[in-house]
Amino acid sequence: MDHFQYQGGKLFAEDVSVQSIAQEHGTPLYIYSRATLERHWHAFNDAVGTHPHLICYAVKANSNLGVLSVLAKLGSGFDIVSGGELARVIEAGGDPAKVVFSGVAKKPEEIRYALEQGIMCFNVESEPELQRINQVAQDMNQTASISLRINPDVDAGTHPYISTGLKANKFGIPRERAVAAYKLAHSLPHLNVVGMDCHIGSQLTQVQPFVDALDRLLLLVDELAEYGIHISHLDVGGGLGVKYLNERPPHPKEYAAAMAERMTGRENLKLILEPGRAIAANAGILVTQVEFVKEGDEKHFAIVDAAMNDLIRPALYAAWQDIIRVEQVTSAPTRTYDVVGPVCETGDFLGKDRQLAVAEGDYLAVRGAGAYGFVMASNYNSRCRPAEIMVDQQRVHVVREREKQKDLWKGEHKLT
Ligand SMILES: Cc1ncc(COP(=O)(O)O)c(C=O)c1O
Ligand SMILES: N[C@@H](CCCC[NH3+])C(=O)O
Repeated sequence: MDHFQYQGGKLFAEDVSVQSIAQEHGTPLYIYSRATLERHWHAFNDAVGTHPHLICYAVKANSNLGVLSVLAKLGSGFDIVSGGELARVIEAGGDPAKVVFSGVAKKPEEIRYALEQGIMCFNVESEPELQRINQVAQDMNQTASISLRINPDVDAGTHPYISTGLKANKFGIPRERAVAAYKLAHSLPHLNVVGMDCHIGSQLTQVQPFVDALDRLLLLVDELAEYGIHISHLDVGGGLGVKYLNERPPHPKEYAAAMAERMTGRENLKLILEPGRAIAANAGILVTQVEFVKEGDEKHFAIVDAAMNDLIRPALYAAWQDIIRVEQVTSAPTRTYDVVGPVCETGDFLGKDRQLAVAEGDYLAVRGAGAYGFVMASNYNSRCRPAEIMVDQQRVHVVREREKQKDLWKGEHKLT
């Protein structure tokens, strides 16, 4: 069930009218639904069934403390890519022992911090990184648990900027070097080899590339066993897509069940999934208000108060996200609009060629904005970043206050 639905012609977030939230908290404004986040997380967790597993939500998709705390309460694990994300997980009440640390360039101080906090595992992306983690662990008189990110060289069939599992991508260790890298890891005295991972890309709309990647990893797991290297978990990364327009991604249940099925008979191999977008994207909207309706010779523009600095996906990937009216009924005529923001860039748009009926002052909502929305926001044009709200049934929580102008130069110094 969708928790952003019209009731009596008004868009609701769970049990609260979106317009009432916008009027109270101003726009642009991100609104998330707790029930949706929970439903999506359970869809993954339940579908894996009885096979030993852990859902490690990819924090980068939406790292707001409100979001992380909701998932932490469900017992979620977390996939992080920086010391900052680990600090957020801990602050939100997440368990460091359920954290996997991904990313191609972890700094020594980040490795140290993660070891101090007792994370579950480092997802290592290169041989030099193995040496670095071994060195930090040695300095701390500890052992670090590691997994190697293997690049399975499968085509995820997604946008080139977010495809990560091809040889040409910077991520992971090529399959041909995998055995040697595992042998190296095994020989380093301050490393404990526990896992294998991959992540082939984001916004995938088919199960098959995931299955292919998993099969390739399983072959490698068996090969390693012949060398006496035994892996206790397999982490297949994230990447399951969502419906923005007419994509038909598999349901998380179908995806997770397919993964679990391939693991049949391997009960000693824990399955880890790192979904980000599939949990957060459709749990959030970005609400914006129409400032002006501008009639051009060739185009009509709906100029709104949200911009590329608030939601960069349309500008960066030409991503399409649905834009809908918050109040369905209007006397304004329906026209084809480019929905654009106030930033001084031609690329500053939220949507192009949209059939909309809009008038000054109307509220619009951009759907699918819960993932890679606020987290990618910037202060470009010295715009304050939006507030974030979490709706929980009829309760409205401000999970991040709107930035104030004085926040804009926090940490800056003028010369006298
Ligand atoms: C290692 C890793 N895990 C998980 C994710 C989450 O991906 P998604 O939001 O597509 O599920 C990403 C981002 O693509 C990633 O790089
Ligand atoms: N930020 C991207 C996805 C990148 C995934 C991160 N590894 C998006 O908005 O679609």
